[in-house]
Amino acid sequence: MKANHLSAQHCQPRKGKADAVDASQTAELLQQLPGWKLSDDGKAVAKDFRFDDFHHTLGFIAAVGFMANQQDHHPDLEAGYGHCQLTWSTHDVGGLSMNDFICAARVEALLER
Ligand SMILES: C[C@H](O)[C@H](O)[C@H]1CNC2=NC(N)=NC(=O)C2=N1
Repeated sequence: MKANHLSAQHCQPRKGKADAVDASQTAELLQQLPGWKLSDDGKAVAKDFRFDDFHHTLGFIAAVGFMANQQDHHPDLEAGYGHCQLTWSTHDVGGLSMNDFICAARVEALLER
């Protein structure tokens, strides 16, 4: 993995419009994040992860939760027996910030093997 990869970056406090990522930056960043989709309102990015059973789903949620607490940036989660949908958005910005893309990339890195 390249040292300048998104998943090697750390979340930082981001607040207000100055820290928002615009539509063209968003489109570029999403190219680095396979399967991640922009929400209809353009204020969040989401991906649904599939697992064989609830044990694996819960393990994923625990790993994501640990990373989210480390980064102090937290996703919305929607989970069932064999899936977990993660949605990243920055409340303090009222839309997308770099933190959302960093955390999406960090989730992908958790699943690398
Ligand atoms: C003080 C603390 O850094 C902030 O409240 C953080 C915590 N986690 C967060 N998570 C998300 N998704 N958006 C935020 O704006 C946010 N703010």
